[in-house]
Amino acid sequence: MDCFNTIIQQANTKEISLFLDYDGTLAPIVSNPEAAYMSDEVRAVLQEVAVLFKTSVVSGRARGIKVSNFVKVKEINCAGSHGLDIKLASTTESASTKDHDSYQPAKEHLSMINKVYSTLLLATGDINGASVEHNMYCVSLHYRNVAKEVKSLSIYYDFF
Ligand SMILES: O=P(O)(O)OC[C@H]1O[C@H](O[C@H]2O[C@H](CO)[C@@H](O)[C@H](O)[C@H]2O)[C@H](O)[C@@H](O)[C@@H]1O
Repeated sequence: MDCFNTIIQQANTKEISLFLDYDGTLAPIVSNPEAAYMSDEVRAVLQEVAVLFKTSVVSGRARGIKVSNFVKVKEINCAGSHGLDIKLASTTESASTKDHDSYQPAKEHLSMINKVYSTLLLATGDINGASVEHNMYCVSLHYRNVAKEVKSLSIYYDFF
């Protein structure tokens, strides 16, 4: 905040766009990824901000089922799968999708991504606390809840 005035001066004649991360930024980090909810207070601020600036949430999560559902602010652009699945606010919740408002460059690799997901599920199935999250165009392997002693075992070293 020390630089706030400088930022305002510099931004005065420019169009400002905001790009926000979800986990650990708009929602707190929690041990269960399915329960990383954004508070109503943050949602209210986002709604105000979205009126003033073009605002986007960029997340590693799947866009439709996770990012949009967790954020629930229709004026906001959502990018899921670390940017591999983008929909602009006007079409985020609309059934009619215009080509230029939507960007899914990894669509052709879906079967490979599904294979990575099943392989990781199989390979980590017996590791207590490990979980695999399918994020549509990418996959997350979660190890936050795996015991320290297990994480450091050499057979799992490449995973964690
Ligand atoms: O780009 P982000 O929106 O920050 O997404 C990055 C990853 O976030 C989620 O995992 C992280 O947050 C979880 C909930 O707090 C936490 O349990 C996990 O340990 C963190 O890594 C999300 O589940 C991942 O799919 C995203 O890649």
